[in-house]
Amino acid sequence: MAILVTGGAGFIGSHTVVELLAAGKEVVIVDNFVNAKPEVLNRIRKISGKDFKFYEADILDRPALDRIFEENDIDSVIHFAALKAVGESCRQPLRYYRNNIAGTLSLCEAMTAHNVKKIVFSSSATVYGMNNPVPFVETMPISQATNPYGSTKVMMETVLTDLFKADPAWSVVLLRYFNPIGAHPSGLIGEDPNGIPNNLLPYVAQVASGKLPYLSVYGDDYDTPDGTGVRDYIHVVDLAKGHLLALDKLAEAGVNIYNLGTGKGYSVLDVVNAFKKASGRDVPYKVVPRRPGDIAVCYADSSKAKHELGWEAKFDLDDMCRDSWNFTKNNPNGL
Ligand SMILES: NC(=O)c1ccc[n+]([C@@H]2O[C@H](COP(=O)([O-])OP(=O)(O)OC[C@H]3O[C@@H](n4cnc5c(N)ncnc54)[C@H](O)[C@@H]3O)[C@@H](O)[C@H]2O)c1
Ligand SMILES: CC(=O)N[C@H]1[C@@H](OP(=O)(O)OP(=O)(O)OC[C@H]2O[C@@H](n3ccc(=O)[nH]c3=O)[C@H](O)[C@@H]2O)O[C@H](CO)[C@@H](O)[C@@H]1O
Repeated sequence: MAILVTGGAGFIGSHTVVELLAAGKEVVIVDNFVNAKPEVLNRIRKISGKDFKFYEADILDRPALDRIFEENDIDSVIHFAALKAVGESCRQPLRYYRNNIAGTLSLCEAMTAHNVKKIVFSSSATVYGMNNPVPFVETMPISQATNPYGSTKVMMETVLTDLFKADPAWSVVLLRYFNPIGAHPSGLIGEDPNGIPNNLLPYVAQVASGKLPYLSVYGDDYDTPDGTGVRDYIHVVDLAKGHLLALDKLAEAGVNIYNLGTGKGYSVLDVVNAFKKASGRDVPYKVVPRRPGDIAVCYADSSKAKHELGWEAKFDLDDMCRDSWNFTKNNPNGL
């Protein structure tokens, strides 16, 4: 029996495929390379010493999905494929709603047609919105997000939950990721954004490597110890391992939601300092006004994942910066 990984060539997907292969699972990847490069597939093979099946296809292409389900004995799906840039989603809302929502509907329809009813879904801490107190707990109300990307996550969680309500044979695990960073310790795969990065870590890495002149710190007047935004950064390998444990949870029908974070918050300046230490490079920065839509503090209560999945993050911020720098150094021009 195989696991279908949508978006398996992406940042989190590629690290998860490495863990799946290491655990002896059979893997089928579908990705259209809208935000990934084909070279990542060679890198996964190199790290794991194992092979997998790959389909270059869009999950909106229903006949292509049908072919994948027909040609493989798929038992469950891990669904990463989505567009994820917040700013871009504000400029191109229709593209985001079509890709993320219609893509998920197309996938779920194909799964239903082929009687595959087990899915692990990539959600985000963004569903907690602006009004819940930290730490975020799975039982908190999810709310209207502040941007179209976030709205697609709220909607996709709703779609999957309604699917179970209508047909209790479905097993759905919603994983709410906090801020995934870092890279595989081999330095062969990591975060490889196109163009100028939006997120903090890849931006800092490009400043340290000299590709970008300085970091803009979005506000130092938040109600936090040093005034800069605080986030729960989590090593992508820890996150990837969470998916393996989530697969076990699919054995029972239902909808289960888990936060995947470390439960610790680090400020932008904490990250800058940790990255300087890891890289031995300077990371010049300038404080600029707050970024619209940002919240002051975001971190997880991950005790549910610990108790029910036996999952806990093992890597700390220094490990994350070390591995992120290792990847950047080894791949100065990306993959
Ligand atoms: N990285 C984060 O900070 C973060 C945080 C919370 C949630 N998530 C979610 O986790 C998932 C994976 O994120 P990531 O950081 O690995 O992003 P990524 O962009 O690196 O990976 C997504 C992959 O999906 C593919 N893809 C997108 N649309 C597709 C489509 N229609 N058909 C086929 N393939 C398609 C892309 O080519 C890419 O390889 C996404 O759903 C994202 O929203 C990410
Ligand atoms: C409002 C917003 O965009 N939220 C998205 C962002 O989270 P989030 O904003 O937490 O993640 P980022 O990496 O973009 O930012 C982390 C922290 O660094 C600061 N920062 C970031 C970049 C920079 O150049 N300078 C700087 O100071 C931010 O203000 C924030 O305090 O990315 C996540 C992962 O893709 C998404 O799930 C979130 O929906």
